[in-house]
Amino acid sequence: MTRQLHSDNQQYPLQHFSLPDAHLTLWSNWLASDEALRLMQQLQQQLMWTQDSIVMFGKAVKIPRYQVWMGDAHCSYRYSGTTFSPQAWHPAVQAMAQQLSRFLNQPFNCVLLNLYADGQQYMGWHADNEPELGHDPAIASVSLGASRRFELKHRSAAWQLALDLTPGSLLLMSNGCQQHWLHRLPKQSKVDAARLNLTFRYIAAKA
Ligand SMILES: O=C(O)CCC(=O)C(=O)O
Ligand SMILES: [Fe+2]
Repeated sequence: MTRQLHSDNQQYPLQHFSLPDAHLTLWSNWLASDEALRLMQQLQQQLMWTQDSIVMFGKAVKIPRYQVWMGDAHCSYRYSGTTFSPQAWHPAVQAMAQQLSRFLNQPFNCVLLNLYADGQQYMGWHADNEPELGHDPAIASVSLGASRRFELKHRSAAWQLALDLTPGSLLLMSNGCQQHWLHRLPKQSKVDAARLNLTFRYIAAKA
């Protein structure tokens, strides 16, 4: 189903998925393809990508992708036993955060960037429900590079959904998505090109 929003973003066709206990909205062409390509090359080259380790069963294990955690200075982020301090904003990423805040009419002040070198790299089932993100976070996900499948499944019922995230697309996960659903980026062994994804989030400053 394709609908228009009523704000200043009428030129962007979108798909709205009303799931049980969650909303998903997908703008397949949020960025023009030349802009998506330019950003992909720029960010791949200019950021300090690291293959972090997390602690699993008492052992440090390398995650199957490269990451950068970026945002306002107070936006530390704790997951799987490790606290990540943010890298300073890259100007192009900060500009995208501001553009998204205006477009979606909500604040974003930090972002997790993931770089998947090829289809062997992936992210397992999880929800972005860390306490610092607040009760029902809206997460905005921008994809660049190779198209990859993105899957969601309900935590307690048999509902599942798969989407293709194409370069330049924007996916907004909201209204219960992190509380009631899990998502993942599965391996796709036939994909041999890199994909870069940015998930924009908001962390309130401590009073
Ligand atoms: O790469 C993706 O599309 C998923 C990223 C994700 O789920 C996350 O950063 O929490
Ligand atoms: Fe996620």
